Amino acid sequence: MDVFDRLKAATPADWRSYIDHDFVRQMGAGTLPQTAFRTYLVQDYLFLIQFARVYALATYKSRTLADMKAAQAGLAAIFDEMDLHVRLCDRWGLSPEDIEAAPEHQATIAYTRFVLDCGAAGDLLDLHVALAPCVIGYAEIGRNLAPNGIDALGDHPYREWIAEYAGDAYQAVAANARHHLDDLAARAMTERRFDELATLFGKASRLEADFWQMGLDANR
Ligand SMILES: Cc1ncc(CO)c(N)n1
Repeated sequence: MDVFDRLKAATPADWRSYIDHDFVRQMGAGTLPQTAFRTYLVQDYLFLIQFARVYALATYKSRTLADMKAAQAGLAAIFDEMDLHVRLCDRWGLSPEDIEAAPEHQATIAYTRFVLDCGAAGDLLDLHVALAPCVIGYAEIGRNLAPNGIDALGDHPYREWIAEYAGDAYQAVAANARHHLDDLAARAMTERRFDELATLFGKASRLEADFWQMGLDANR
């Protein structure tokens, strides 16, 4: 079991609340209302802006060049991911400036500032554990929503979103993040510290679930 699997195994209810959230199920079934998806996607863009700051903080908290390079790869992946948001929002007549001007929802503030605080108050391992549900979790969700591969999605209404996270490029980013987390834990984690890290991981997973819920609530 790698560290990521251990963290999931330590917080099964939190993890399920995120990975199997109704938003995810409805997206997979293609029944998710557009309003919910749009609200989510605009907030996710704001989320990613804050996550770019998280990776800058990860660079600052790095003691080795290898850790800095991992942070740089995370930042580059965020910018790639934002191209998806820009493309989809453009079809709805929303420019990046429009999205940036949108007010941040409480769920967005709660999650992003939580992760930033984990990094500010803690060390690089705390920061990467708080990031793990995000970067590695979306790869798992993408795979779950495309069980027979991207081509089998046909004209699925959320094909582009699913293809982004199920695609080779994102899967590789997540696999690298997972290896890096293992490597960091081998250097910085004591067994005594594991429970504390699992608590962080569980909280971050719950905040991810709240983020999906924010999208669903917009449709009520
Ligand atoms: C809320 C959220 N979590 C994780 C990711 C993956 O980067 C994302 N784009 N948004």
